[in-house]
Amino acid sequence: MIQLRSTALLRESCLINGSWSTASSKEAIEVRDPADGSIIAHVPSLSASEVAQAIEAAQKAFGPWSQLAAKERAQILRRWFELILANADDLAALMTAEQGKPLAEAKGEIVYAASFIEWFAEEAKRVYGEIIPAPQADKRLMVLKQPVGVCAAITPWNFPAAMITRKVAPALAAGCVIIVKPAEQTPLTALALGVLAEEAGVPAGVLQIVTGDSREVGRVLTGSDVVRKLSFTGSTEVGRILMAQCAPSIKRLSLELGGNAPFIVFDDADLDAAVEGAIASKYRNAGQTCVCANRLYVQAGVFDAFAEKLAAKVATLQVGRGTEPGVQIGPLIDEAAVEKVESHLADAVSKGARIVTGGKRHGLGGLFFEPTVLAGATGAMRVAREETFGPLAPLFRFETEEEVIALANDTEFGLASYFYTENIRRAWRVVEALEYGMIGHNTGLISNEVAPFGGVKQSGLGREGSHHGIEEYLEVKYWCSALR
Ligand SMILES: NC(=O)c1ccc[n+]([C@@H]2O[C@H](COP(=O)([O-])OP(=O)(O)OC[C@H]3O[C@@H](n4cnc5c(N)ncnc54)[C@H](O)[C@@H]3O)[C@@H](O)[C@H]2O)c1
Ligand SMILES: O=C[C@H](O)CS(=O)(=O)O
Repeated sequence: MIQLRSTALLRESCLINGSWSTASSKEAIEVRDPADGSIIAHVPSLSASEVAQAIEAAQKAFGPWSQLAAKERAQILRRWFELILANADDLAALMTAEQGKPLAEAKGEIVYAASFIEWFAEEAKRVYGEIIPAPQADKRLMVLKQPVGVCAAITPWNFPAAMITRKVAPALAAGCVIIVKPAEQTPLTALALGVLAEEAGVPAGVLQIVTGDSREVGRVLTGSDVVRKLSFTGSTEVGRILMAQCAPSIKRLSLELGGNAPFIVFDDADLDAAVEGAIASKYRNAGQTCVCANRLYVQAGVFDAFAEKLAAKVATLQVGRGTEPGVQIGPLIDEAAVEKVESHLADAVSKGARIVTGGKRHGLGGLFFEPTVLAGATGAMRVAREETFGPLAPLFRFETEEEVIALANDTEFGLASYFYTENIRRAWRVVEALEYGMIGHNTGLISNEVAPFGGVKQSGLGREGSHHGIEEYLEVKYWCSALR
């Protein structure tokens, strides 16, 4: 049983047009606790026609919402921000129950998720247009920014709150309305955010949350001409599918996709800082983040010292249920996730890698896996080419700066990357050479609401957060007026 102060936050129904609805078919999806596989809730499996009703409601709600003064939208968003913080303990409890992350991490995510709403409540009041000096004396040229309209968001299970507010906040701030389809594994956090949005004064139809078969819901949202934009966070594989489904209606697209982050430690790095950064980046959310270090490249001169320091720290990480005090590594999300880590591990060892610490399912059983460090990794291994999405840190040895830049860029992904050096000239060379949307220099934690989050190559399109994030939900309109 999830311990909540406000039981109203545990919703087993969808938010459609201001009402909390179940599926007319009564079909439902089980929500399970990854720590022990127990069923903690059921949410509706909506039909295509029920999702279509949400689109109709969104279309009706768009006019009045977009015509509100920006300051009024900002005030409603601000109230939502304040309500989320006031209910952070309950929201974290729901998140840990359905996603498994340690309570401290869940609480941290709630604060992070709320920061996007706080940020875009302010950005709402700064959507400026332009007046352009005309090339002809009798013309006046103006540029307006207007909301895109009805939007859809499809979000992943690994950050059940932040991946939603990072879309909903700029959408509502810009004057758009949005339908959210959370991951089937983690709908409870999304639905609880919907409860608080209603309490904050978000009108019916402005924010709707639907659950159901992902393919069926996705087909309705991507196939509708009324939906003018899709914002998707998830795997590159699904991103390709959704991009193709949006093509016939030429929707605006924001795609936050997969990663394969290099983490580079040069000879002139502060080794203790690099070890701290590697642990923060690699083992956060049990390695289930899109910006986790996926390949750790360590220069030959410090390889042994770094490997020894890292393994010693990793071996002390506490594995267990997220509700237990002191736990740092919770369960993975499902059996497939554990099997992927095991397959990457087996592949690497079969090709010559050596287990320095960890290397197998944890003694707790179920979906718990030992935080692991591998040495002797090479580019021939799956860990070099695929996103592991688990607590497995493969160490690759390199000799020169030129060599490691080429290795780091040798991937179709381009989301996050990290490097440690105390040499500022080397820092400028590395930052300019890495083909990634985001770079951490002497830090393993780079995400916040004020900086542009996003990738290049097959890690996505567009940016979330920062002043860039609201542009994703705005259209540019040019007005040319001839003075007679
Ligand atoms: N770039 C980022 O900001 C970011 C953030 C978090 C996660 N991710 C990526 O997401 C992946 C892990 O998350 P995941 O397992 O939930 O990803 P996923 O792509 O399997 O699922 C993401 C969402 O898409 C839905 N979905 C899946 N197939 C669909 C289909 N055919 N049609 C419509 N919807 C569909 C799922 O129900 C879920 O809501 C990793 O690759 C990770 O790197 C990226
Ligand atoms: O998994 C992807 C998230 O965007 C991670 S972060 O918390 O935003 O860095």
